[in-house]
Amino acid sequence: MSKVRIYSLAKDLGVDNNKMLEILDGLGVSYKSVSSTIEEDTVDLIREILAAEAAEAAPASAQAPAAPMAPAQAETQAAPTPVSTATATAEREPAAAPEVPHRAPVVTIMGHVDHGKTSLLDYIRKTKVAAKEAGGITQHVGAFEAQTSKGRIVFIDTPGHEAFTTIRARGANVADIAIIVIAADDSLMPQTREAIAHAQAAKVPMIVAINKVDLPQADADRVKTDLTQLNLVPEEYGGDLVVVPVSAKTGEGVEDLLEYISLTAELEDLRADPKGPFSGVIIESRVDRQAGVLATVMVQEGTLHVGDFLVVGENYGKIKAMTDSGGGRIKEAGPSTPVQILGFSEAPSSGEQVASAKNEHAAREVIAQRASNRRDVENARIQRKKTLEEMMGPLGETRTVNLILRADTQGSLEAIQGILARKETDEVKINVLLAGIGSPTEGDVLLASTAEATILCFSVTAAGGVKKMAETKGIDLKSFRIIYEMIDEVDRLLRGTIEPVFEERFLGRAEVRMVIRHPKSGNIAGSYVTNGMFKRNAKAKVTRGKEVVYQGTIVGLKRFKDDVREVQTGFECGINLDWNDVLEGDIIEASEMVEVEQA
Ligand SMILES: Nc1nc2c(ncn2[C@@H]2O[C@H](COP(=O)(O)OP(=O)(O)OP(=O)(O)O)[C@@H](O)[C@H]2O)c(=O)[nH]1
Repeated sequence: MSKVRIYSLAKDLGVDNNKMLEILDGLGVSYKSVSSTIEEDTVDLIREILAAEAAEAAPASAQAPAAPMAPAQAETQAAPTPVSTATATAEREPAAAPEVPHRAPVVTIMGHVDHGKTSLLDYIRKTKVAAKEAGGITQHVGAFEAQTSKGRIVFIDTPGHEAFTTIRARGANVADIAIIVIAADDSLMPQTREAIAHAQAAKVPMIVAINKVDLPQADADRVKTDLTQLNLVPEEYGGDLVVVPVSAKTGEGVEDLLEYISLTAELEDLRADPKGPFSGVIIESRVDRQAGVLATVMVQEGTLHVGDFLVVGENYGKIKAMTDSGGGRIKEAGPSTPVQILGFSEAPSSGEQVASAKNEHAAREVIAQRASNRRDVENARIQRKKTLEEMMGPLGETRTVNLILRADTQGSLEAIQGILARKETDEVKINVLLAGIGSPTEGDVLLASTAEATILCFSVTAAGGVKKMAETKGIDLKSFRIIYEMIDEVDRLLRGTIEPVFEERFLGRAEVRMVIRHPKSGNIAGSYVTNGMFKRNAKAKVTRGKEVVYQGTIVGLKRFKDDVREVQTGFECGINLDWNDVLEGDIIEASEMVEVEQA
């Protein structure tokens, strides 16, 4: 019995992938992604379901007043007669609300040195980029647009994870999909692991391209097996990692790779509004002796026009000219378009955010404000400690301690990871972003800063420059000579992230003696504190007889006309509960939540 891939079936039946997954969910069929395969009898069932839906939809549309047709039915109305995806999309679009349109995916290529990143980009550029118009000079702009049978795909053409992470370190995420290139004759190498760690930290979907499959010594199976050791399980082994064998030399598999990129993009549902406010990111910039500053901007939202004013950091510029990645002059550029801009007076840095301003005056105002904010921060030099919640995410969720491990040998790395694995609990997980042999690198520090990780080194130390960079970025980088001292440090990190336990502590009790009507605050409980004390912002519980009639917060406390923080036993006060139904004779009890020290 033959198996069928979900996306091929969707294409054959003229429905979109999400619809297909919906049906599979309904049938209780498990799958990893749209490229998972399904059994033939499931295919038959799907055909029947679609046919039934189409049959139901047909009379409904004939007698329109009887029942308005649901969009899902409308979508599948044409099924099961095979129609091309393009037709199906064209038919569906008018039905959709005026929603934000799709945009092309932006892809980055990462991997170990010499595994073929540049060759792969070159092959795609050569075969997929339309010939230049006369006079257009192809030059390196940091990104290019490829036209494929599945639509436009934008490639960042500075391969390597340093570029990717430098951009991310500035808070920008340009890439939607990461291609990890692994040479079939070499398999996983240190930079492959790093590239994977960077993509995982950015939460960007990954596709593995096993390159150089044309070589006689190519061993794609070994690469797949090695990947499983990183908990990355290829689809054909039952996991959800898309792995595509390619050759940048012969072009074998490159079409498949492009198809997988489009499929992943479709599932990511990438959208951007060309009519919305503009925002973009600097990909790279350089100073040309004749032209001046040339900056490549990736348009993320909105549309850029020649003549627009742009603000980057504390600089601004007016777009004098704009060229697309093929070197052609253009007047405007929408989302997911890389454009080279002439008009800045200083070269902006990769990863800087770009915004537009209405006119020169507005641009100057924005940068004046930014300069003043920066000075304030510099003057204050406030090293505010982050709250536990800011560091670890909302309370009540499992906490994760992110680590980057560096050690002298593979053996010690494995020993450390073995011990760490046993330290995880339901409350705290340990996430080793990268476990590498040798001294920590600047790339590790960048990764740690974007992923809020701690770098722990065993029997290796960081070079001066790396230490300094860690210091300026506020990254904890520690070296140990004894494994158990390192484990103690991990214990400290784990303890620091165990969720605090709070208990409610009784504060005081008061009787409501009169209700005071306040024009702004509503009804205030004129009360007498009979025991304990009352605090502003404490929790309040109101009882009437035996019944609890209200629970909330003390939003205000007054003594005569003055706002006060606390009122002690034996004093009268006005208690504002932000609740209007308080009555004379009610009893108010105040309490607060206090953190309990844990052993
Ligand atoms: N046989 C074969 N050789 C390839 C293939 N792809 C790349 N190469 C060769 O492998 C070598 C390295 O390729 P590059 O594209 O420079 O690799 P890279 O990953 O960009 O390397 P760096 O930029 O140094 O990190 C070159 O000699 C390429 O010609 C392939 O698919 N098949």
